[in-house]
Amino acid sequence: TTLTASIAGFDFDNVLLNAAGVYCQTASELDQILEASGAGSLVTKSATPAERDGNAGIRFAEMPLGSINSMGLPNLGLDYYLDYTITHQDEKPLFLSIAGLTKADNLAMLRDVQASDFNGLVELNLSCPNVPGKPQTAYDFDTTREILTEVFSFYTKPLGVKLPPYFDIAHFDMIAEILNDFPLAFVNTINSIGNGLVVDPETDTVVIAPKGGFGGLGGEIVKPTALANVRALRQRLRPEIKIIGTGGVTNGRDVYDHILCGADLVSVGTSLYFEGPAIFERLNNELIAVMAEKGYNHLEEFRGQLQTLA
Ligand SMILES: CC(C)(C)CCc1c(C(=O)O)[nH]c(=O)[nH]c1=O
Repeated sequence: TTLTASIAGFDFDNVLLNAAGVYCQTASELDQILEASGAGSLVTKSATPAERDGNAGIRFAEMPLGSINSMGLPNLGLDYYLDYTITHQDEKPLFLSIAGLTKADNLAMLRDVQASDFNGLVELNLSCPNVPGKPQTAYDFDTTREILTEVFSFYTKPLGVKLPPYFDIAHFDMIAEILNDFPLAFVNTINSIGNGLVVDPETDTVVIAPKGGFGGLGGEIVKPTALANVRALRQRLRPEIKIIGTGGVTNGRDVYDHILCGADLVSVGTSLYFEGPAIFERLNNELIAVMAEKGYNHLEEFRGQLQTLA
């Protein structure tokens, strides 16, 4: 059984990696993913130009069927993650995530990466906020087109975007129409489901401190939304634009489902947070077991082959 995939000429000997933000803040965490059996790659915590502490107080919580977070982009700064990925990029193809809080920050960071010795893949996090009072960038279609136009006016290395979930068929059409106009290597869908709210039954309070308790949802609870976004974008995007499926992966069947919906790679967030890097070997073994049940030896035999009902 082979579990290979390729994006922008990079060959992955495994389809699994961490989701940006999880287990990827420090070199120590990143090393654990790099060395984990069953992980084909890694992505760094979304970087800003300078180091950030992120939000104060409890900013991550477990809940039934998943997690809620409002971290606030804590990270060690772009140079830290550039240094790490340049040092290790000959061992596996690596993803460097960036999330500027302004368009200017995103463009400045991409100019730095363009000029650097990093030759891996960049994941531009479009869930980053835009102008306060306006929706996040990826929910502002004109702004999304504008930033990608400026990015591709100078950036020539492999680049993809991390997208929040969409919930309206017209929005799938609109974002795909924009993305198809750019030489993207991939899209990673989904980011957490934004602005959920969880109540602690003991205290009748929210469970995280920032933003009055509003935060991004991850884990089992987001799987149907994640699969819908993978499927919808696979059906709409040019085949050259590959898909990283993220959201709701807890077992090998979930990995299989993301691939069945069209994913080339599959990333794991909430479950990795709770189980640690050993999860990758478990997920791969379970994926192989599901494939064996179905008589598949290669991912190409079923990738994107979800059938509809008559
Ligand atoms: C939500 C932002 C802070 C704008 C970006 C970073 C981010 C965070 C975060 O750092 O709070 N959490 C997520 O679940 N997804 C993200 O993309």
